[in-house]
Amino acid sequence: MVNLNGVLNISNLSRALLIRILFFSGFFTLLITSFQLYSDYQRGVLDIQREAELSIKQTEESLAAAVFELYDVRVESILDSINSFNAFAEVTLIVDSKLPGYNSINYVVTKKWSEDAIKKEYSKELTYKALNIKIGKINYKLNSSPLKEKIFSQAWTILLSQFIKTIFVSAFILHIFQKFVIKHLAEISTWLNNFKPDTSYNPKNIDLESDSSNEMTKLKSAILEMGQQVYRHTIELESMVALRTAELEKLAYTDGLTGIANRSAFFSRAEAELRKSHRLSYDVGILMLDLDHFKSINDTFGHEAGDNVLKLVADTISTCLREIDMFGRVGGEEFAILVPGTDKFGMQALAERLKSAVSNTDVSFLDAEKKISVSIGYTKIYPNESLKSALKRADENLYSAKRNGRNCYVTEIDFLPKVVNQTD
Ligand SMILES: Nc1nc2c(ncn2[C@@H]2O[C@H](COP(=O)(O)OP(=O)(O)OP(=O)(O)O)[C@@H](O)[C@H]2O)c(=O)[nH]1
Repeated sequence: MVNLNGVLNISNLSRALLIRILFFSGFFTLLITSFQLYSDYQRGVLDIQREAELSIKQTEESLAAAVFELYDVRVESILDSINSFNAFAEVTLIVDSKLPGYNSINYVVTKKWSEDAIKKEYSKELTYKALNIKIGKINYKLNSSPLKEKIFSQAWTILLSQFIKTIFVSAFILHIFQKFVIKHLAEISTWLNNFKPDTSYNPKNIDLESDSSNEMTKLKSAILEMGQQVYRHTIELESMVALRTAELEKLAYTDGLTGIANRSAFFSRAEAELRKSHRLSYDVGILMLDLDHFKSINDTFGHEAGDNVLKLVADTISTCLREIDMFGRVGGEEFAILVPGTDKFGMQALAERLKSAVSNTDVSFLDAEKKISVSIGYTKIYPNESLKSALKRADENLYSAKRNGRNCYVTEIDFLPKVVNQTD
């Protein structure tokens, strides 16, 4: 059955199809109807002509006799009787001028009965057969009005029936098109619109009919397969990008030699921690460490040995720290530690722990007798103080420690005594 709802509520594609069907159907209907009506018209003209010839044949002898006998009233009456035959629009009788009694002048009688005449003029010789005398000729035009009426009513019938047929055929084609094409295209379009290659791939939202030889089912399967591949590749790509990003981030933020945070990573993390400490009002200390006489290690044992010492020291320091402490290599043989949630006692204890841990580090791979040490400068970061300003103070303390003979730690007098320990 034709689904009228579907036909009336049509998609753009269906509308385009409908317009084309109506246009082509209308065009060909008009063309075929015109041919048909033209040939019917030609046949109709022949029929009228035959009827006219027959009518003339029936009256020919009596008309010839009336003309020959100069019986004008009878001539007129016979010509009028010809009017009873529908075929004629106009009849003209032309009597031969040589006929006795007509005095070398053509005697012409024209009878006009209808305006609707076929343009062509027909002619018929008039002979008085009883005496075998040529009387003249009858010229006549055929009456087209009955034929026109017939052709017009025929045209209306054909056009109306073709129009109704076109409407039903179009509705039926649209219904089929809607059911077998549009419905599936709409489904595919909705599915593709909802398809997010990185988050959702839902094959159940596409209805795969059992007939797998159907082109639409094949198209849907191909789209689902393509969607699955795109989804899989997107997920793979995203996890690969995440992995690479993590690796790159690690490379960007990690010191290649020691594996701890590099200078920029240390400063950005320390700044963030400092903002947090200002907001939540907890104490933070900062500590700077510098290896003592490191140049001599490089010079004596080589750069590679120096690298190993740096790695060893970084590992040693890491073992002395809490998870929340931030440790970074901020220069060649210089390290910094941001210590959240601490006080002057905690800082001093940490400095002491670091100093002794480094000096107890086994560097026998350099020389059995060789010992290493660090100088430490530390300070408290005051509320709303910048990292730069606190670092400057810690650095000054570090250089004080260097000046004080190294292998020691220094902080300000009001945080602790200027020089709190010195082993040399
Ligand atoms: N092996 C190695 N050496 C480095 C690295 N970065 C810096 N250095 C060296 O560390 C040395 C630092 O020397 P100085 O600044 O004179 O300091 P120092 O010899 O430790 O003397 P003080 O700090 O005064 O005790 C230089 O020789 C640098 O070449 C590194 O990544 N690897």
